[in-house]
Amino acid sequence: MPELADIGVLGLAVMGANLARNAARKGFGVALYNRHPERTDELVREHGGEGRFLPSKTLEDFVASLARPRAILVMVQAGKAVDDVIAELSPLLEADDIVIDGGNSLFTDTARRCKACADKGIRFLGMGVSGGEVGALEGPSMMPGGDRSAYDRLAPILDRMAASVDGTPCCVYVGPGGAGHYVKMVHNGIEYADMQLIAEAYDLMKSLYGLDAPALAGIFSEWKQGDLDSYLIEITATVLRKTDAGGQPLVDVILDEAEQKGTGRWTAQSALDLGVPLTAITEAVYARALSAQRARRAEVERKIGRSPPPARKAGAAAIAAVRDALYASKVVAYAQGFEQMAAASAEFGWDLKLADMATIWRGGCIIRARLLDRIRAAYDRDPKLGTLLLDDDFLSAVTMASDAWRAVVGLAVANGVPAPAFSSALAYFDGLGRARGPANLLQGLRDYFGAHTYRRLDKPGRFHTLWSEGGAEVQVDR
Ligand SMILES: NC(=O)C1=CN([C@@H]2O[C@H](COP(=O)(O)OP(=O)(O)OC[C@H]3O[C@@H](n4cnc5c(N)ncnc54)[C@H](OP(=O)(O)O)[C@@H]3O)[C@@H](O)[C@H]2O)C=CC1
Ligand SMILES: O=C(CO)[C@H](O)[C@H](O)COP(=O)(O)O
Repeated sequence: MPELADIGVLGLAVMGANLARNAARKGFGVALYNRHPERTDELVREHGGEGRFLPSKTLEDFVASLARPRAILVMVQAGKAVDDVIAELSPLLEADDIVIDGGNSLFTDTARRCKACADKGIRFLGMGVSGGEVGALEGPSMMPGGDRSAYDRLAPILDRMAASVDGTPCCVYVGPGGAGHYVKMVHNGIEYADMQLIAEAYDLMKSLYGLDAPALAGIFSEWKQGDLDSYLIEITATVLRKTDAGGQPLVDVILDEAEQKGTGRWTAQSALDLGVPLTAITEAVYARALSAQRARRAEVERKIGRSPPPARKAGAAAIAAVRDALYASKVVAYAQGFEQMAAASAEFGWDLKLADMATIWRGGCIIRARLLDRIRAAYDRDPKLGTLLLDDDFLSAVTMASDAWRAVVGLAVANGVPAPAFSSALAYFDGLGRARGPANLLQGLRDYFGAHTYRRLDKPGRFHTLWSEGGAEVQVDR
């Protein structure tokens, strides 16, 4: 009888197949199962020599090929498929066996599945995995949450599979219930904002300064050498440099409609529920939605007869201003994402360690960036930091960039080049930096039409003005 497998992977599309190969390459025995067996056959045919694979054509054989307590990594489409797979697997499993959902599941689904599995004696982990196709194979960032004992049992395997930076694996236990998938969701939200900001920088330099794709590729490559150093900046340069079979820049012929699978939208929805001002990520979701209205955009452009902005010279100072505006906006996006994780942690009782989240995002994942080292340092200095913008390092970096940021946003507005994420990040920073805003008037209006009451700066308690009954003020609550 062959030696049993250390871990099983169920669902062998892009992510599952590469995670299975990753584990096998690290010396673990990997059981394989896919609903349609062609994917299993293909994996074994093309990569069977990379390690010890135990393929199965039935779920029963798959489960039987695993060492106890069994550990099964489920890599199927988020949503109903995960529930279907758990329902099919459960009767075949025993107490203490472990199911890990490594897809992009909604965190509330994960919390529900965690509990339902625990009721059956099955240990459940909801694990965010980031890194795409290549990361899954070479070492992703992994965000496991749920049953702590299941994590402890699997940590030696997960740590070997994960990317590693300075000898630290990009994998850590995040927290109970749906915490792991929540953190992955916010990771994806930040990914949306980061990409939107990069797209706006590209658009500004293209539309205002007439720079073509090869020139822009050079600029992004240069930015990769500085504070903006990140995977997304690196692949931006690569995408901009790519030409199609006809020799023209590929980016110029890619349809300008952004698609989305839902994690960015969920991040924004959760921020609304928690009352966190998540402007950069939410603008990025809206920008994708607007991009998808291509026919309508074309119709409106025809009607308003939009003319292109006047040609400008792309001087070094102008390009540096876009770079500085991008960096400052990016800091705001990350600050808002981390603030959201802190708010969720407080709301759901997860005790998230924000420095740990920055640590495991430094390698393997799509948003890996030099900035994350600084974020980790900021939360190491003060784990209770209310916002990254209160950290001296970040505040001074953003303040130093603020003149350039304002100039770039001003130029965008004056020339009709939409830069919603740049603009909203700046508006957020300005709002955050004002001890007294205009919500006093808003409170007055609420009291006028709905007797909602207001508080005063000069005395304690709640007050209501009898707006339509003579205008006297009454104290309604001491
Ligand atoms: N692609 C990426 O870059 C990333 C993806 N993710 C997440 O990882 C998960 C897997 O992603 P990916 O590899 O792209 O694959 P897909 O999301 O495209 O899912 C395809 C896989 O799901 C299986 N599947 C679908 N429905 C069922 C079902 N009812 N029962 C059993 N199996 C089913 C398919 O089996 P079959 O072949 O039989 O149809 C196939 O193996 C998703 O949640 C995704 O969001 C996370 C990070 C990055
Ligand atoms: O999780 C991921 C990366 O971290 C996936 O690539 C995800 O599909 C990205 O989201 P979207 O498809 O909505 O852009």
